[in-house]
Amino acid sequence: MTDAPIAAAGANYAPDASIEAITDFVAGMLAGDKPRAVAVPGGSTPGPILAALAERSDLAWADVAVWLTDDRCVPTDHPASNFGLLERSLAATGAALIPLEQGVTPPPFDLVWLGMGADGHIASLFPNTDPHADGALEVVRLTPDPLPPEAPFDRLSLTLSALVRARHIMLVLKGTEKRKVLGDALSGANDLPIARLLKAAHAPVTIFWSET
Ligand SMILES: O=C(O)[C@H](O)[C@@H](O)[C@H](O)[C@H](O)COP(=O)(O)O
Repeated sequence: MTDAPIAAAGANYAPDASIEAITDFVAGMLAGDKPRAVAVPGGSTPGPILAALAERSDLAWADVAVWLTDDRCVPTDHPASNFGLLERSLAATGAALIPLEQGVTPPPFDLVWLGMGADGHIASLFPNTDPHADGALEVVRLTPDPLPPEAPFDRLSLTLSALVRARHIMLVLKGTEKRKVLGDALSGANDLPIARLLKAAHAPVTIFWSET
């Protein structure tokens, strides 16, 4: 089911947004015998999903490179570090965990997994950063304004151009407020970063939304 047609190859709400369903979806995207690359977000949502993924012994983790969609500019042992979360969650799998650095060129991802803020930000592309999909850079350093109270730090973020090359995009978000922001982006009623991503993406978009 979609709220409205978008430029992307189509956005669909998954019928089941449970941790198990999301984990199965990601595992399906990473299955196969050739190297895979996935970009995962920070925030409060990924933890349980990453923990469930780490239990998937059926995944050829040695062939998987796990990148971050964004990180906070803090030491990796800082509680707000997304790379620190990644290490704690997936280090034992043997996957290649890639810290985000300016100047690197990310691969075309098999899957980009994004959360979304109530302000329509994705990765660390906050509305004040005015993201565009035609930029040459792949990783940028940004200062969100206003600084999010839960993580008041400068950020490193994949740019829209780096995100939209993905073979598939997955959005995981909760709550009716975010559903409304996403619905407006899908129907063209806002021009927030999420809307710009959806307009520029050519990949299918799978949305896992839950009330809580
Ligand atoms: O580093 C970050 O904070 C994330 O990459 C950010 O973009 C996050 O995905 C959204 O803010 C949603 O966060 P929740 O998962 O907490 O809703």
